[in-house]
Parts: sequence; C-alpha cells; structure tokens
Amino acid sequence: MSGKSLLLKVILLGDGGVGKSSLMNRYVTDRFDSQSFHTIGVEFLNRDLEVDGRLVTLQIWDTAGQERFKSLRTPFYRGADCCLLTFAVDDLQSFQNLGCWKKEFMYYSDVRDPERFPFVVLGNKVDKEQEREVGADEARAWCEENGCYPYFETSAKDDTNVGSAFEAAVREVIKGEDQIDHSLLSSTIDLHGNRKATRSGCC
Ligand SMILES: Nc1nc2c(ncn2[C@@H]2O[C@H](COP(=O)(O)OP(=O)(O)OP(=O)(O)O)[C@@H](O)[C@H]2O)c(=O)[nH]1
Ligand SMILES: [Mg+2]
Repeated sequence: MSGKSLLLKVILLGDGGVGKSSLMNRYVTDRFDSQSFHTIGVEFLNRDLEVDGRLVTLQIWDTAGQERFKSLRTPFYRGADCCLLTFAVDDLQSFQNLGCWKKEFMYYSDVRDPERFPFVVLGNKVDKEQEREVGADEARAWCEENGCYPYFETSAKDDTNVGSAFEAAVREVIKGEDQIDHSLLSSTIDLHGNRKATRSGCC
C-alpha cells in the first residue's frame, strides 16, 4: 500500500424506495432499518477502504429518488467519479426507469467524457426472491447494451454483495484513470518528434 488516500465521490441514483439509503447505511454503519424514511434532497457518508493496495476515501452521496425532490438532488451530480444506478429486483418499474436515471445524471453532471463515464448497476432486495420481477439475465443484458456496466445483485437487508458493489465502483474509476494515464503516456511527443514515455509535460 502506498501514496495518499484518493477521494472518490460516488452517487446513488434510482427510484424512491429501491434501497439506496439502506445500501449506504449497510456499507458505512453495517446497520439495516426495515422502517426507513424517504430521503429528502441528498445525504452523504464517508468510508475509507483499500482496493488493490490503494487507500481510498469513498464519499457516498445518497439522493432522494422521488420525483418531487428532483430539483434538490440534481445540483449534487457534478464532480461525481462514479454513478451507482439502483433498482429493486421486486419492482419492474424501477428497472425500466434506469435509462431515465442515466439520462438525468448525464444531463446535470456535465461529465467530460460521457462515453467513458463509469456506471455500476445494482439490483437490490435479492432477499425477496419470491417477489422477483426482474431476472438477473435481463438486468445483465441491459448493462451490456448500455455500456458494459458491472452488475451486482445486492441485499442491504442480508448484506449480500454490498461491499463488492462499492469496491467495484472504486475499481471502475481507477480503471478509467489508468486508461487516461496510459493514453497520455503513449501519445506524448517531444519537440524533436520522438515519442516520449513520460507523463509530465504533455501540454
Ligand atoms: N427486503 C429488503 N428490503 C429493503 C432492502 N433495502 C431496503 N429495503 C427496504 O425498502 C424500503 C426503502 O428503502 P430506502 O433505503 O429508504 O430506499 P431509498 O431508495 O433510499 O428511497 P428514497 O430515499 O425515497 O429514494 C425500506 O423499508 C427498507 O427497509 C433490501 O435489501 N431488502
Ligand atoms: Mg433514501
């Protein structure tokens, strides 16, 4: 492990009631509340972790999914490093709305490179297997078609895959940064016309 801690902002988006706050609370405080209230606006919590030898401070922004809070949540999309698109596997409508959430995020976040922006998709409430309305294959197909996003089936209630999903978000950001670093390395040209294997002085 080496270097300074990397501060990453990840944002949880998805319909009201799919379990965004519960996922954040499970991950940061290891608690689950079966009677949680709807979020109003946004809330955030930090958690430090180590991923592949890198120290990371994950700043998790939990947003209000209900439509009436749209104007309270959208100003917080800017500066996000990764977006966790969340639905509940027992709620087909929440899955069908994923595209709208992606669109809303893209519109208000103003990301520099929309094609490469890292999304991770979470199908939450997998403990409610009997009431499932969205199959894992269907969800994976959506992820494949929309940008090869990693997909995790989670349960904030049972703590299934919650840590793995947040770690995947970190890995996606680091992967994206490494690709940018790599392209800078391979395209840096010195003033004498020779390609230089250095990161500095690119502009
Ligand atoms: N069975 C089950 N219930 C869950 C799970 N995650 C959340 N819930 C319940 O679903 C309800 C809504 O959860 P929240 O975390 O408040 O949902 P939210 O996405 O934050 O909702 P908004 O704040 O309105 O956007 C609560 O009653 C939770 O206890 C889960 O993994 N399994
Ligand atoms: Mg909430």
